[in-house]
Amino acid sequence: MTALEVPTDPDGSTNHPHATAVEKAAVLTEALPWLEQFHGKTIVVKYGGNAMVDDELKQAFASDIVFLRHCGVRVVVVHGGGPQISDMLARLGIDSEFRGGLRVTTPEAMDVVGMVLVGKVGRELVGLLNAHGPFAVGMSGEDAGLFTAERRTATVDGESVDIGLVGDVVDVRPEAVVDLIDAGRIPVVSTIAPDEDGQAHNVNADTAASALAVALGAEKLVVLTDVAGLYRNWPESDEIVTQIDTAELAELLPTLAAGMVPKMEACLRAVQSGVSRATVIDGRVPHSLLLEIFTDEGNGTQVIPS
Ligand SMILES: Nc1ncnc2c1ncn2[C@@H]1O[C@H](COP(=O)(O)OP(=O)(O)O)[C@@H](O)[C@H]1O
Ligand SMILES: CC(=O)N[C@@H](CCC(=O)OP(=O)(O)O)C(=O)O
Repeated sequence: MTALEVPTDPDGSTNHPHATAVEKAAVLTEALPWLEQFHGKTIVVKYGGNAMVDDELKQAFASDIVFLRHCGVRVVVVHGGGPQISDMLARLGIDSEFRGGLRVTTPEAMDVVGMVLVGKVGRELVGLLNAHGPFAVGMSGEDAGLFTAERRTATVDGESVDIGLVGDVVDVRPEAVVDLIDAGRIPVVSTIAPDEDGQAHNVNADTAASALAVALGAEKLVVLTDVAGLYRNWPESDEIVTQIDTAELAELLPTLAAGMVPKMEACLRAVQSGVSRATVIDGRVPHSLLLEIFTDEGNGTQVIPS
């Protein structure tokens, strides 16, 4: 018997008193190569608004992030909040629609986007993380010149359409994020970004997480969402694409339905720009982040270089 084989009784049953302990030890030792791989490396985790389902799940997410930090991973959180913004806009009686997976953002809606992302969702995450110790510091793309945005359009049926104050990240100054990580903190980034003239823009959180991962030279981008990964023929089939390279993904991208477009585009851009892996995982599964980083089992959809 090797050290980590589960001992059995002579009748073959696994009721041996050491069986549970050995199983637990096997889980811990399985993490060792991953700890070795990610210690001292940067991982950007994008936490989607759709994965912030309930308090228990949010607390599990926060404890996973703190766990990573204690394992010596340089972890950065970029959060979304699409459903939370939609709720607040509805409460205020402000119309909102998505085109090509991006929110049409009027100046009036932009105020609400800023309030909800920076003032509500970001604050809540900082609070959940800091229940474990004084780690998290919230910031937005407006802080210390983190992001500069340029107004962008959406692509709908091959046509470019105006969607208001929506930006793409054209410049990243990651120094403040690096300073925070160096000081042992966990930056929590809300994705509002000013353009050259200081006008705030609404940036899709997947897009911003990707740009930040590239600027930080991150080892990995992990995107938590509300599906098990990228479905091959969504919504007809529930077959998950477990691994896809950048060439295949670039071909698939124009065929994808709106919700997944910014997400897969973000993964594609990250891996094309030097991030080793980008993974979309199911944020509704408690501790899916820890399982993704520290176990041998693949989880969700992994984008790799071609
Ligand atoms: N091919 C696909 N595979 C998986 N989900 C898809 C696909 N196409 C569209 N979707 C939709 O995209 C949604 C995820 O995107 P989004 O709602 O923006 O999530 P998040 O808030 O995590 O950023 C899924 O819930 C699903 O409805
Ligand atoms: C331009 C655009 O669409 N911005 C998003 C920003 C929030 C976001 O991306 O949140 P999720 O990750 O939860 O979808 C929005 O207004 O909903």
